[in-house]
Amino acid sequence: MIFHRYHGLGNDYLVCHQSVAALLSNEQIQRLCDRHYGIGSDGLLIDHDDADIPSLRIINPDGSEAEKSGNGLRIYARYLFDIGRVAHEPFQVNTPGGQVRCEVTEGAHQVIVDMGQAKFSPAALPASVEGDEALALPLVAGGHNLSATLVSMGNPHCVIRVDELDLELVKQLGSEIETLAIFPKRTNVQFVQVLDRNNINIGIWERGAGYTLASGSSSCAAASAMRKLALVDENVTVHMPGGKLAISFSGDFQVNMRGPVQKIATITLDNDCFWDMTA
Ligand SMILES: N[C@H](CCC[C@H](N)C(=O)O)C(=O)O
Repeated sequence: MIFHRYHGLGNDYLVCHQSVAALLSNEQIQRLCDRHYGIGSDGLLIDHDDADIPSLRIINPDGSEAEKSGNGLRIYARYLFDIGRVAHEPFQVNTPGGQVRCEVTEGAHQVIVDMGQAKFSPAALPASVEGDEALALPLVAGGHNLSATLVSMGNPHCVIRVDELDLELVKQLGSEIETLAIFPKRTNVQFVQVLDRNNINIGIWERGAGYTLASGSSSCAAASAMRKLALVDENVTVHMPGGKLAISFSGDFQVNMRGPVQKIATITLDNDCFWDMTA
């Protein structure tokens, strides 16, 4: 079985064709993503090419399925370019969280994705919170009093503004916030420090993946939340431990994301990887 390993700012994914994924149980996909017993990855991207528009499924390392992934979409777009399915023209990709427009720029190391519209209705995440918006939702986690802005990019995000970003606090509180009862499908979590009207610094705890070095949909959600709070302008650079993404807004919170993708390896998996797993 062939897997293609890419990363976007250190948020790494394995890509495979649907015919390969069909041979794997959910437990085997989790094993694939394990950094000691498998290849290691922040998730698996499954290429469904049986429709006239390329379709992407995103499986988190815990086996859960995500509606959208920003770094995953940039990686998938580059994968389609590498296998010759697309060139430099813009093209549509279907995800469970909606159809998006992708473009692989000259040199193939930068990819642009129109990530769709940021939505602020708690029901869009979903979150069991009253009202049409939750822009300053009081939350308590680990004894800390927090204020959250809820955003959907097709996948759910709980964005928490802080004066000073502390990545250890992200790792300490992320799991508790991810699994709060108000999030029936759990949530991605971002802690955000606004540096100025065109730069924010974020720490990320991903639903189903934990702490990651970068996240495209998290970058879009965090920038959208800060724009909704009138704290940033229409062009925002999102700084993360793995690097930075360029986010820009048009219309009613239509979000555009531009950032790098690198291919790491093409890997042939040995079936012995699953030898110790029950049949
Ligand atoms: N774990 C996320 C999906 C991947 C998001 C992240 N890797 C990105 O680049 O957007 C979720 O369950 O919604």
